[in-house]
Amino acid sequence: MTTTTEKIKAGILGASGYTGAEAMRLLLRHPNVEMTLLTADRKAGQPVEEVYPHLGGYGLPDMISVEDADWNTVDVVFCGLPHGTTQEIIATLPAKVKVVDLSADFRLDDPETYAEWYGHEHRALELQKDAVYGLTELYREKIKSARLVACPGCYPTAVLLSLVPLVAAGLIDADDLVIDAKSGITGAGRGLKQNTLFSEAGEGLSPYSIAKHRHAPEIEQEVAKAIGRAAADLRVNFVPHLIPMSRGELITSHVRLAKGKTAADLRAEIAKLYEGEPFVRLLKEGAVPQTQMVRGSNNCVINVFEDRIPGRAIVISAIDNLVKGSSGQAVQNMNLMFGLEETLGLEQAPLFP
Ligand SMILES: NC(=O)C1=CN([C@@H]2O[C@H](COP(=O)(O)OP(=O)(O)OC[C@H]3O[C@@H](n4cnc5c(N)ncnc54)[C@H](OP(=O)(O)O)[C@@H]3O)[C@@H](O)[C@H]2O)C=CC1
Ligand SMILES: CC(=O)N[C@@H](CCC(=O)OP(=O)(O)O)C(=O)O
Repeated sequence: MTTTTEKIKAGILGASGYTGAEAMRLLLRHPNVEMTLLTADRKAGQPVEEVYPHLGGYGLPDMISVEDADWNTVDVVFCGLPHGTTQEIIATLPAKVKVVDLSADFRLDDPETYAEWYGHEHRALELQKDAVYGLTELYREKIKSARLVACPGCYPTAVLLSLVPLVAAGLIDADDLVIDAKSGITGAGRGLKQNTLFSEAGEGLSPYSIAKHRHAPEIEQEVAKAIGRAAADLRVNFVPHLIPMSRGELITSHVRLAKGKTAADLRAEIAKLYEGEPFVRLLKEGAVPQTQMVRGSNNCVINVFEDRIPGRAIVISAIDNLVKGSSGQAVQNMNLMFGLEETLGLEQAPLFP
């Protein structure tokens, strides 16, 4: 634990990736944090300004390889690493170093589900047992005392913030969730992938991983927990789409209302749960959530609309995948883990236009 004069020393593993860059951008404005360690893989050895010119001139350390890291120089590490990599690297860290993981390595409670969706046996089950799911608004108290926080995937973040309060209150049917999700291209990471090239992703809209995306079991796990059911007994319909914009995520969920309930009841529940929350906001009745409302901020905006089909409603939420969907909520969680004001480093308003 730090004092007010002593800064938290933070390491960013995977600093040359998109979430790493966003973590650096946010932490540069954090009054209680100094970045002492930045790692990269192929870009190890490069100064930050070579990898990210927009972050030049801030005095950040050069990127080094994980093998060369001195873990005594950090109190906390943010892991913006590919799936499967974090679990190997952090298993070697001294226990005093706290971990905020942005990858999917520690999100799933059930090792079999993990192996089924990520294609290999989990290699750090001891650590996994103590990991806390990092959806801040729902797990705040547990996060405060956690050593390892597993930040949710970007899609699950926006889905769960909007739907969990409704299933938990019995206002909608957990067995009839139809989730239409759309993400900007940075959601796929900075690694060169053909489908994220401007020439191939621009001016088009592509559904992918239809009914077989690895975020479906993550969503099922958390929805099931909210209603005291086994994840294996619950199935959601989840279809993600790649949108030609750099960042942002929009979720449109089609839901069945519990008998006698209306869209107004759903709005009232969301308003009640998130009253006083710094980053989650129910919009005024009829106002349409848009990615343009949250760009560059840690905010999540939500609204509920009546469907023309009786007994159904439409719930829409929007986040910035690189902020609330990853590095922003990671900083929010780090603040809690170190007993700091939750909003530190995250107060910036959205960027518009
Ligand atoms: N992008 C997003 O919107 C979100 C991403 N996430 C998750 O966060 C994690 C990071 O994502 P993102 O930043 O987009 O990914 P990127 O592909 O942009 O970056 C990956 C980073 O990991 C480094 N790296 C790659 N392989 C290794 C290795 N074997 N050992 C050490 N370092 C390695 C890369 O280094 P180098 O550049 O030198 O190769 C780079 O710094 C992923 O698990 C992702 O799924 C979670 C929520 C949202
Ligand atoms: C557009 C795009 O490709 N998005 C990524 C999700 C990124 C993310 O949040 O998820 P993880 O941390 O679980 O990787 C995908 O669909 O795999």
